[in-house]
Amino acid sequence: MASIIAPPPPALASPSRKPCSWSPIPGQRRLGLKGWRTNRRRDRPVFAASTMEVGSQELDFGEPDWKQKYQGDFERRFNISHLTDLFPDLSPMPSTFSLKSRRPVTDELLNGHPLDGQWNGYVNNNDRVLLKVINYSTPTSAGAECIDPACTWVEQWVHRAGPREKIFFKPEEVNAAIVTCGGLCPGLNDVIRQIVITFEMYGVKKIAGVPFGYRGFLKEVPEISLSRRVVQNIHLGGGSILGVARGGPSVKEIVDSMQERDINMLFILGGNGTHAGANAIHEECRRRWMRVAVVGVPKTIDNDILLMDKTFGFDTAVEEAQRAINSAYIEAHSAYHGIGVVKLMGRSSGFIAMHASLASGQVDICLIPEVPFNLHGPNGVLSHLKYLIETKRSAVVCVAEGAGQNLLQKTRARDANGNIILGDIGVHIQQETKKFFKEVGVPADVKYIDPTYMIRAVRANASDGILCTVLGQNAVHGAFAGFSGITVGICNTHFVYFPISEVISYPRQVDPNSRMWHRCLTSTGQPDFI
Ligand SMILES: Nc1ncnc2c1ncn2[C@@H]1O[C@H](COP(=O)(O)OP(=O)(O)OP(=O)(O)O)[C@@H](O)[C@H]1O
Ligand SMILES: O=P(O)(O)OC[C@H]1O[C@](O)(CO)[C@@H](O)[C@@H]1O
Ligand SMILES: [Mg+2]
Repeated sequence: MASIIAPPPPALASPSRKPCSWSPIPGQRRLGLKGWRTNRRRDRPVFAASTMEVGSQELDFGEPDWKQKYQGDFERRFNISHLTDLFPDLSPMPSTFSLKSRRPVTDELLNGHPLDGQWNGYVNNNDRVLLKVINYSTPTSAGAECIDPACTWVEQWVHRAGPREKIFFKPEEVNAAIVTCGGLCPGLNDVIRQIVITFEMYGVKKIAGVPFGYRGFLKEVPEISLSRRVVQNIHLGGGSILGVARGGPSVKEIVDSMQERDINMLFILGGNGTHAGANAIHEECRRRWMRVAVVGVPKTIDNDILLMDKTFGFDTAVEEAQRAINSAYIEAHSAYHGIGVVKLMGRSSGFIAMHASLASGQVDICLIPEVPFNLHGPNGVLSHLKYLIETKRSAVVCVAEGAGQNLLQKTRARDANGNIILGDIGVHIQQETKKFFKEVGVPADVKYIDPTYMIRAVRANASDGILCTVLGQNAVHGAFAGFSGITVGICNTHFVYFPISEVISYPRQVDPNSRMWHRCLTSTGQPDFI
C-alpha cells in the first residue's frame, strides 16, 4: 500500500533525559525494548533506554532519523494484506455498493454504480486514522505512552475502514461464510445480521452460517443458509443463531473444508483465541494461493483486545452487571450486617468489574486480576469488610473471575481450547468471609451472586447494537476491497482495519496506574489490600 505518513511536525522541545515513568504502548512489547529495567511493579517499567529494537534494526534515539525509521517499521507492521500481494494481475471492478442505493442491488447495477462525479460515500485506500491522539509533552504526563526517553510525538496511522470505489470480487461469484467462536457475547446476532444485509446490498446471494464455531468445519456438520429473511429479527434475542464453541478441527482441516465448500470470503467473530485461529487460516489460505478474504470481528465482553476503544458486548455486559450489583446492594443493605459478593467475568482483565463498579457507585471493594490482594491479615479484604460492617453496617464486593487466583488451589483442568479452568474466587471469598466473621464473633449475612452467564446471554443494548452494525458492515467492505487477515475495530471513534497479528499479541489489561482504576478506587474508597 502507498505510504502516507505525513511529514513529521517540528521537533518538540526535548526535556532532560532523566529516567521517567513510562507505560508500554500496546503492541510495542514485541519490539523488544533493549536497555530498560522494570520497577518493582511489573506494570511500571522505568525508562532508561537509549535504543530500541525495531524489526531487524536497532533504533538509536540519538540519531536524527530514528522517528522516520520507527514510522517506517510501524507502517510495515500495520500494513494490511491484500489479494493483489499474491495476485498482482487481479483487476478491480466498480463497486456495486453505493450510499445512493438503499435496497439490495439490482441486476443492472451489478457492473457497479455510475460514477458521475457525485458522492457515493467511498473511502479512499490511502485514508488513515491516527492510532494515538495525545501528544504528551512530558514523560511524566498522566498516562504518557512514550517511545523514546523524551516522549517525542510520533504519528502512527492505521487503515481507515469503509466501502471502496473498486472491489475485487464479483458479487455473483462470492461464496461467503460466517462463523462465531469462543464464548457468547451480546451483539453476535447483530453482527451476523449486518453482514448478511450488507452482502445483499452488494448483490451477494450465497451466504452460509457455519454452526458451532470452528467445529462447524467438520465434514458432518451441515451449514445454515443465510438471507435477509432469516436474519431480519435475530438481533432481538441474545446468543448466536449459529451457536458458539471452543475447540474444533485443525487449521489445515478448516482450510481443506473451505476449499471443498468453495468459500472465498470468511467472517470470523471471536476473541483473542479465535483471532489467532483466523490469522492462521489466512496464512494457510495464502500458502495455498487461495483467492480468499478472511476478516475478523473482535468479540468479547471482557474488552481484552488491544488497540481498539472497546469491543462489542462490553457496554451491554457492564450495564447488565450493574443489575447484579444493585441486587447485591439491596440484599446487603436490607440485612443486618449484610455483605453482598458479586462475581463477574474477566479471565485476565478486570474491565467489566472496574466499569460496573464505577457505574453503579454501590461497590465498596472491587477486585481485579491485574491488582494483587490479600484476603487475610491486617491489610486484607476481610479486615476492611469488618471495618465497613462496623462503620456502615453493610458492604458490597465486586470481584472479577480471574482475580486472586494465587489464593486458590491450582487446578490442572482445561477447557476445549486449552484455557486453564479458573478456581472460583467468588465462592472462596464468600466462604472465607463467613468463616472470618464467625471467628471474630461478629454476625454477618453473606449473599453471593454469580450472574456470569446471565450477563453475556442478553441481547445487545442500543450502543452495542450500533457498534455491531458498523463493524459488520465494515467487515464486508474490507473483504470486497480485497483485504485479508484483517480485523475491524473502533479506534478513537473512527472505524479501522488492523492486521490480525497486531491485536492478538497479548490480552489488553487494566493499567493499575491509570486514572480509570484510580477513579474506581476513589469511588469504592478501598485501601490497597497488600
Ligand atoms: N493459537 C491458536 N491457533 C489456532 N486456533 C486457535 C488458537 N487459539 C484458539 N484457537 C481456536 O479458536 C477457538 C476459540 O478460542 P477461545 O476458546 O480462546 O475463545 P476466544 O476467541 O478467545 O473467545 P473468548 O473471549 O470467549 O475466550 C478455539 O476453540 C480454537 O479452535
Ligand atoms: O464458560 P465459558 O463459556 O468457557 O466462558 C468463560 C469465559 O468467557 C469470557 O468471558 C470471555 O468471553 C472469559 O472471561 C471467561 O473465562
Ligand atoms: Mg479466549
